[in-house]
Amino acid sequence: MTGKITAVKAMEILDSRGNPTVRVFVALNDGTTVSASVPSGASTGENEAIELRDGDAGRYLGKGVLKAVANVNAVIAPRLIGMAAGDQATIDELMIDLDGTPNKSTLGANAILGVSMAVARAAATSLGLPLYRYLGGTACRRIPVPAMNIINGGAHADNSVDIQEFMAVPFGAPSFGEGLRSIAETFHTLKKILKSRGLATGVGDEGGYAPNLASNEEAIETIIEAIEQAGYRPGVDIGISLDSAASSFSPDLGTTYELSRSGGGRLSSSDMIALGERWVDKYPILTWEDPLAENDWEGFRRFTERLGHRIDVVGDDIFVTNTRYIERGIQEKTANSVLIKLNQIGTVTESIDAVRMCRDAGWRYFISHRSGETEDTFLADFAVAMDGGQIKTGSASRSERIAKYNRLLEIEQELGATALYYWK
Ligand SMILES: O=C(O)[C@@H](CO)OP(=O)(O)O
Ligand SMILES: [Mg+2]
Repeated sequence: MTGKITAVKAMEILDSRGNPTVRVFVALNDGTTVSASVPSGASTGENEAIELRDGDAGRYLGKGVLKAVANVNAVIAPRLIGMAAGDQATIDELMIDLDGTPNKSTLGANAILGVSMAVARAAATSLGLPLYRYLGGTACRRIPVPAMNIINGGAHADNSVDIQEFMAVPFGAPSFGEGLRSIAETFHTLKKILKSRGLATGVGDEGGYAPNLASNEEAIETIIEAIEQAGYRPGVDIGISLDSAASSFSPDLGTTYELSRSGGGRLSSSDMIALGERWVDKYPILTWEDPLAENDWEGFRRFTERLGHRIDVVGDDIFVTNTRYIERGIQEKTANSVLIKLNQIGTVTESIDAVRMCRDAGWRYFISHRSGETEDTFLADFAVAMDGGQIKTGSASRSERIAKYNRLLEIEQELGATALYYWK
């Protein structure tokens, strides 16, 4: 049995973009004290759970989270005292009921998730287990393949690239550690290439470079060059994943797509699908997230029909880690994979429910960070516990991202020869 909750307390901290976010401390009657911190997105889906912000209160330009902090301290905390930290699902359901809305807009998903994560970590500590083992059990010993975001565009950078994320994925490596090394080397090689062309090597929100390139294609081609120059084989050792985050360049979230940053013009849903086919033919693309906008369910379905047998088509903004939308997607064959973000739905239990639904349907799922992160490494343990085989958590240039990679290295070492590394 785990210890019982004696205190729950929240405070306001800063995330990696310098915006306020919520940290929650949980104490148990066996002496356990832990904390957890909540991430925050920039390219958010319309149907995501609500992140409660203070608005015009003036502090932090209206982005403060003191209301969410107060909701933890005054509304949630008194209800949890005396409960066993191991009763995760009961605690999460109680918070969902206390909130009373489908999108957690009363208490805030940032308040609720902070408590949910801290309760999970407290239970693990109380039992003397690593978080991944507590959440996943002995069965979970696979370290996910990392998708390292090495060129940033879209809402995560102020450059000429429309596609939000270009990721290097070391799927052919023999282990997580070797794979991580190969993409870190690719990242450094990419810097040299950009520099030699007089391009900027400053980084975007997720730590990838954010150069002004002539086209989106040039971003992929430069990454391929970097993979080769670093001594690896594109499509054999390292593949490419994309996150178009297409909602961010579709003003109506569905029928037109404006590639205005790169000067690529205005495209229809069918044009986007044709572009997808050209790129998958030409480049070693493994996964493609949000190739179409969140209300373009039909476009998404056609994209998957054309390319779903060749690559993983991942829904992020369209599914928002919510079983209601994932279920529709499974019925309509909208995609074949789901991006899992804890703060899109707001509790650990509901995130696990989303993963379960994917597994039952034979869909893949990818555990993901947010563009605004903290030093909390919860995500790394969560990814191992969910046994999904792939994680995206940014580049090798920002500590809030590296913290997750380093935690995965630790887990790999802890598992020793029993660690598995593969996906597909
Ligand atoms: O779109 C995404 O997948 C995420 C994370 O990379 O970005 P954000 O957190 O800004 O929504
Ligand atoms: Mg995305």
